[in-house]
Amino acid sequence: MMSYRIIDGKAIAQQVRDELKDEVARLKKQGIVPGLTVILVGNHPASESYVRGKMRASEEVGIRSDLIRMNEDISPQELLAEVRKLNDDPSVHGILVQLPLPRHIDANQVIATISPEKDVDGFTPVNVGNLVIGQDAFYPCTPYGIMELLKRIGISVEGKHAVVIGRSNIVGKPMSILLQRANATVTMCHSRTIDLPSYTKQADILIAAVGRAELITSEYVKPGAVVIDVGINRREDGKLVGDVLFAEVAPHCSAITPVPGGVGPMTIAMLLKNTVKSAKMHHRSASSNG
Ligand SMILES: NC(=O)C1=CN([C@@H]2O[C@H](COP(=O)(O)OP(=O)(O)OC[C@H]3O[C@@H](n4cnc5c(N)ncnc54)[C@H](OP(=O)(O)O)[C@@H]3O)[C@@H](O)[C@H]2O)C=CC1
Ligand SMILES: Nc1nc(=O)c2c([nH]1)NC[C@@H]1CN(c3ccc(C(=O)N[C@@H](CCC(=O)O)C(=O)O)cc3)C=[N+]21
Ligand SMILES: [Mg+2]
Repeated sequence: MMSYRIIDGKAIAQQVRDELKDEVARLKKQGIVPGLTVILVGNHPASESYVRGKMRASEEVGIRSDLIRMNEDISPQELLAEVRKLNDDPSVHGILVQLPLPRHIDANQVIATISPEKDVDGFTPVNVGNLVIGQDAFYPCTPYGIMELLKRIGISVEGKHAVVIGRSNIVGKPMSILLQRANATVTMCHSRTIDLPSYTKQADILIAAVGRAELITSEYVKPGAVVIDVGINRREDGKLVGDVLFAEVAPHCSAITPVPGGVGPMTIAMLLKNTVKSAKMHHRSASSNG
């Protein structure tokens, strides 16, 4: 038992949004209105709720946001045509296709069709490649938000052992790359890892991006570790919980993110940051091209 800090992602995301609000106001004086378009296929309740959160946050900072709804049974060709149309629309700086997509649509093909310059999720092959080789890119919002959280509360990852559980393209994999770029020593764990706690117990910084409610108990955590809980799970009793059994684990940590109010709000804040960055880049290239 030690004293621990609950990392207030909600408050830090608000800080980021306040900064963006000022920046957007300055851009508007130059005639630039950042624009984000979200494509939502179908009407899965969780996706509906995330998309609402993104639109609300955009409006708050002054980003114009549009939602394109498409039917669950739309053809891949129709969706690709919509993406291409947005690629060609100069008033659109960010394109986000909400995942998951229906099974009959190849998500990788859709993502690869998004112009890398408008890929504010950081999911296209060009942005993933630039992330890996250490170039500037749009970084995936969840890992980017986690790095920003750590930075803003003064936790350095340099030289530390970071253990990431989960290797998805949207969270675990890019998380491991950003941590390496910040000079952490990184271990990746996943569903085939034999004896998961033997690895996680060695983590100075533990990132759980699994999608299993309260999997991580105190036996998985080294005393004094920093624990970042990415998971968003609906428990059987209807409660929203993370991948970490918070009440048990928190007293063993030096710092821990709660669910809700931890990583989730930062994900959205970084989406807005990427959209503003895109608007600035488009403006610059538009003016330099005459
Ligand atoms: N807060 C936020 O902003 C966000 C939250 N999320 C949430 O984060 C969680 C993860 O999301 P996402 O990465 O998309 O999920 P995926 O389902 O795509 O990936 C889950 C990963 O966890 C691994 N895994 C599954 N079970 C175990 C286990 N028992 N032990 C160890 N590893 C395991 C899988 O391994 P394998 O590769 O072998 O299958 C996989 O790599 C979800 O709860 C999601 O809702 C997601 C995005 C943003
Ligand atoms: N193209 C694409 N980009 C994404 O970034 C993307 C996606 N698809 N599909 C789904 C996942 C999930 N995701 C979340 C974002 C915010 C919260 C969030 O704000 N959560 C709140 C609580 C939300 C609630 O109460 O349900 C919190 O943790 O405090 C959660 C999850 C983005 N994703
Ligand atoms: Mg997935």
